[in-house]
Amino acid sequence: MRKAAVLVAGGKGTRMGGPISKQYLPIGGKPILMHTLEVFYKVDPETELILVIPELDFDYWNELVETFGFKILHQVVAGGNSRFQSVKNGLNAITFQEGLVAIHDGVRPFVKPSVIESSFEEAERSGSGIAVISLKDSIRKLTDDGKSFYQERQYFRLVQTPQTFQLEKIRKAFRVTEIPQFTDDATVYEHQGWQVSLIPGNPENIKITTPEDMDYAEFLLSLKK
Ligand SMILES: Nc1ccn([C@@H]2O[C@H](COP(=O)(O)OP(=O)(O)OP(=O)(O)O)[C@@H](O)[C@H]2O)c(=O)n1
Ligand SMILES: C[C@](O)(CO)[C@H](O)COP(=O)(O)O
Repeated sequence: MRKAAVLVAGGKGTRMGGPISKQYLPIGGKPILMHTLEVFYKVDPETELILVIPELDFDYWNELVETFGFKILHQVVAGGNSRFQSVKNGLNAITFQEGLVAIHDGVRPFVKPSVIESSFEEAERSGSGIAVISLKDSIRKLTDDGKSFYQERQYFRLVQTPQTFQLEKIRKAFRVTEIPQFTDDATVYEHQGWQVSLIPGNPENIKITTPEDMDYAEFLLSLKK
């Protein structure tokens, strides 16, 4: 079955701050996005790679590709005003109609190859494969009147990417008007009335979001060497 990966990196990285958007910041001396593209390429070099970035960054990205001698073939697509719009643009750019697509945050370079593989396997079997991890801490639910209540943490999961789907189904799911609940791709899929399938993610697959994540990312990278 044909496979694609849409790596979304169309955001501005406001929580990270700084003059350069976080997806281009170096870890181990190389932009975060190049690490993420490499993981997907290594899992299967035949995967069609779609990189979604802001249109204004196209020239900058081309410069980075040249500077770093980055050779992995990928298609660059313009992002939208929200993650939903960026994913939709990425899905529309895939050159085939039938197959599987992994949707992944470009700023999650530490996804394990085995997680990508099992997300594709589960999506082929059941329609979707969503990477999640269980909680290690206790959790409490807050109410508007300032109280908080115990929650049974075994019934909760933290949701990561990749979120992998049968291409025809996820394209259909994205042909809707965006609503605030669409914080990821699983919610868009289940808006159609379809149940998502969960697969175990890897805890170090962090979404690089704030400045302290950069130090942790350097540490995680040092463990891989
Ligand atoms: N319009 C957008 C917004 C976000 N993303 C991508 O979605 C992923 C997860 O979003 P987040 O970590 O929130 O990134 P930013 O939106 O860039 O960060 P912030 O919210 O701090 O501005 C990132 O890879 C981000 O680039 C995107 O492709 N298009
Ligand atoms: C898609 C996601 O990474 C799953 O955890 C998350 O929902 C993205 O949230 P953000 O607020 O756009 O970073």
